[in-house]
Amino acid sequence: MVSASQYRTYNRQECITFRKTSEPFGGLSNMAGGYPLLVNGISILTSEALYQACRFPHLPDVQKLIIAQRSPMTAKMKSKPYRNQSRPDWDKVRVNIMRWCLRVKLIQNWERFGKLLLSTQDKPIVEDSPKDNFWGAIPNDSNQLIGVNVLGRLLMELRELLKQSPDFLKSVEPPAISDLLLLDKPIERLSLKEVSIHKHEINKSQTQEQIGLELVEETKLAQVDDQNEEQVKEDQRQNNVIQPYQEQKSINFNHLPEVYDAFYIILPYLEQQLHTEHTIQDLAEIFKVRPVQIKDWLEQGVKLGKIKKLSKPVRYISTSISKNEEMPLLDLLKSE
Ligand SMILES: Nc1nc(O)c(N)c(N[C@@H]2O[C@H](COP(=O)(O)O)[C@@H](O)[C@H]2O)n1
Repeated sequence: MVSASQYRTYNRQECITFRKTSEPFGGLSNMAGGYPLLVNGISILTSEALYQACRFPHLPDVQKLIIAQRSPMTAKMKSKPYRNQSRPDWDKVRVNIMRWCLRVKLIQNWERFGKLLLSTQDKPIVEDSPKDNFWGAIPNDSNQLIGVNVLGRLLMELRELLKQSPDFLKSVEPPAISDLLLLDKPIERLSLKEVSIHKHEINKSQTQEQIGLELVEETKLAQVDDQNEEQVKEDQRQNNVIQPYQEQKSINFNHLPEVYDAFYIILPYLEQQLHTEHTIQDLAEIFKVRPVQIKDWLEQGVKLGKIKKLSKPVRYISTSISKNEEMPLLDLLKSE
């Protein structure tokens, strides 16, 4: 249940919005083609398919079915009949899984997705949705959009990390969530270097064959119940062409301001690491930032009572963290 305080009202003219993937910022949508992913050596066409597959770590055949779809909308539709078999903690972990999917999309499409994200400058990003006010926001008659806009907020979070700590994003750990499996195997860490090697070495169709996937026919438009026909056609047009594995060349917030200080974004990751004691040097290596930057963040964490400083030698530990806790995006951002 999302509390009322999590809803935001955005003035359309001040925002970057996207609904159709063909729009200028349509690449921000999980439905956008042209941002292929490779996780555990498995080719996945869109972040939507990856996200939907994560519902079913215990049902590898359903995961196969989802990731075999060329159209992201069809991938989503294929997951629908099995939704009541989603992992039991799905509602608790889905935001964190989406955060991870977006990081995977960025690390594997560094130039193209990174450019698109940065081109949104410091404007609010909002998924304009006809009826989903959790991931997006729904337009009203006053040229506003109202919703929790979790996807937009995760994208803004990612944009701030990209601006302020790009090195941190050059490797992606799987989120600290139990049983995060893809086709029965634990999800692996990704790094920018490995990604570019994979992209040169792996031929998409071979990968699909290796894991026994059949490309399943597109679902008929009539089966698609939650998106308009025009958008589905656009998705299908875009995704009928299998994208090659090459890099494609291709805050002045609204009246309810949000805080996107990199510290608040990093804090949950820091707390997660500080489940066990770490020194500044350890953390600098883990986060791939300078020790002074880590020291600064730790001091802020100590002031907030989130982190405890230990002495002789100096090291730090989180004051409280549950390892499997969902990253508190929604709490973190409610300092307005
Ligand atoms: N293009 C599009 N059409 C819809 O009808 C949608 N609901 C969305 N939202 C995207 O769907 C994903 C969330 O799926 P679940 O409802 O959690 O299964 C997420 O990628 C939203 O951005 N998009």
